[in-house]
Amino acid sequence: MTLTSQWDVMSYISKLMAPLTTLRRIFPILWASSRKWALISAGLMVLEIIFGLVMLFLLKYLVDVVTTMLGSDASTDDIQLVLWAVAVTGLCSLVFLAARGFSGLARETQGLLVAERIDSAIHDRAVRADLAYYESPRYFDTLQRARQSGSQRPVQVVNNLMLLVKNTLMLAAIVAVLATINWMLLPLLVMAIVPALLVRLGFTRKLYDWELRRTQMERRAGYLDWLLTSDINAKELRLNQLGDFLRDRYAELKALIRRERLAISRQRTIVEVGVATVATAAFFSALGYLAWETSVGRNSVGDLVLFLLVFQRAQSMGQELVFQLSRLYEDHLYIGLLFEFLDVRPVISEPILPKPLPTRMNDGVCFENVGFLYPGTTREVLRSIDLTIRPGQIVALVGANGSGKTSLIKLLCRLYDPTSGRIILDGVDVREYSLDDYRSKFSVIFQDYGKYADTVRNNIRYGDIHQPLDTPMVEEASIRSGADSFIQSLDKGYDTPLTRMFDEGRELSIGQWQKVALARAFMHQSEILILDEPTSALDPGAEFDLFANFRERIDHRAALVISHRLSTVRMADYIYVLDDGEIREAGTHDELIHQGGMYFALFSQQAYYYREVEA
Ligand SMILES: Nc1ncnc2c1ncn2[C@@H]1O[C@H](COP(=O)(O)OP(=O)(O)OP(=O)(O)O)[C@@H](O)[C@H]1O
Repeated sequence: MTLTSQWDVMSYISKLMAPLTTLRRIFPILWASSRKWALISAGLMVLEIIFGLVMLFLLKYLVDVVTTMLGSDASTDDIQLVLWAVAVTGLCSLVFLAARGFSGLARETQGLLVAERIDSAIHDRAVRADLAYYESPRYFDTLQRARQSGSQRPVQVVNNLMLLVKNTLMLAAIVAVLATINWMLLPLLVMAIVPALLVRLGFTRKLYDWELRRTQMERRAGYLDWLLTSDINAKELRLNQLGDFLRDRYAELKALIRRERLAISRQRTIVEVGVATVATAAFFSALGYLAWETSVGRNSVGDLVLFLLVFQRAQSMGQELVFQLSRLYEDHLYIGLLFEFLDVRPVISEPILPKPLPTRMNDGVCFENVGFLYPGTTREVLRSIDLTIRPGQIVALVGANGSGKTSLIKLLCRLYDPTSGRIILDGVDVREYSLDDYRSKFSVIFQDYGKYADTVRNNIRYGDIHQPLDTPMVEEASIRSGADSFIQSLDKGYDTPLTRMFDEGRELSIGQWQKVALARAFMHQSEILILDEPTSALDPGAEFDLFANFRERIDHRAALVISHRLSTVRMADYIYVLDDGEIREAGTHDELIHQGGMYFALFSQQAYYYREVEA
């Protein structure tokens, strides 16, 4: 054997064994989900197998007894024996049916429990995945495939495996019965089963490969469907008359997916009809052969009756076997996708031996020559950043769109790690602290803050979910953010459900949502508040109120504020001006104005219109 052919054989064997690897990972999940139901399910399946086999042999026994009685005068004992055999077969059939019924119920129960466990594992992975993962199309592809693979699959695999064992045993018994009639029938049985198996396996793989390729197409169609039906873009859709355009794009995509899928199904149907023709030819050849053998006296009429009883049963059992094997193969392929998702490990990881985080920071957080580029990109969005936030200090970050302000915040909260340089807290690289502990030092309001379909109270309490539902901190935080007055005016006050997603939900104005989000940030007693454009939707009065006594509002904690409104920024203790990923200027408001650089130019631009009014 040449080296290549040896390699081919090895890779073929490893492909055949691959479903076993899947099984090795599935059993612990089943066991952990519900031991009781796993055992009940297996027990009932064993009963089903035993009684199925017993029934088959009783059937053969009956035919044998009746055949020997043919032509001879049957005694009362003989008739009693037949009646007993019929009664016992009937009883076995009852037990078999009961076992099959209850085993279906057990499988359903087990299936639901396992599905819950798998869903929980998917959610766990999704929550722990790096932000970088969410920001790439690969994440959505893998997630979609994991979902597509379905949480029911693991149970399905085990059920299929059990059915496979059951049907193999039954088929073996039938083959034994057929062999006793005439061994020449066996090759015909193989002809009726094996081609169907090969065709099924081939098309399962083909469909799977196609489904992988069309994941993004399906996601794009899903996205268009969401655009057409969600409330988020309903206004623009109507005013820009985008509805028909998007609907046509959706229909085109779906038609393309349909055409591709049907092309495979057409191919499969044609081949399967061919295979079924072979199987039917095999059956009738066997029947013809046995009829001939019976007519010349080499087989009995009883043999012919038994053949008619069991050959078609063997054929349908063989078909089931083919179906189960192909399902097992398909499950193995799709479960691979589920495991691909579950195996995603975050890059932002916990240190093995985390350093204790100081309860109160002394020196503050410090960026030291930090550089950063997003994974999968080639352009550094932050370069040589040196920046410090001391305890109790209010720091402002100013810069044009796309200069890197939000990216800097993501690094500060360890949603990403720097690609060069380091961030330290009280002299220790932040990668050495426990991730959750470190992140609990911050409370953040991002530009795209969350709007939860829950009560106002919970929308605020989500800032510190460890607090009890009736904590007075919710009201305190809303007073600080300026949200309290409008919340009090709502019909159900803090218990008003928000968003129109569910019954009785109320929608808020954008500015009101922003006040709620601010309250959420204030809720958490963290040491550093990070506010990314916190007042972009607030009216001037509300903005003025917020910043008039900002230090008291934030309880003398440190804050990093990003704002394009320099009237807001001037209250900061220290200001950094970011330009194209680099810090160009840093200092107090007065120092920067005095310098007459970028900050001065920006400030003068904004002040121009006010001065005009004053003049
Ligand atoms: N997830 C991402 N993957 C790749 N590049 C990104 C990602 N997010 C932002 N960028 C790029 O990083 C650069 C800085 O973006 P960033 O959001 O930090 O700017 P910003 O200063 O906060 O802007 P704005 O004032 O508009 O909010 C931009 O060029 C942007 O295209």
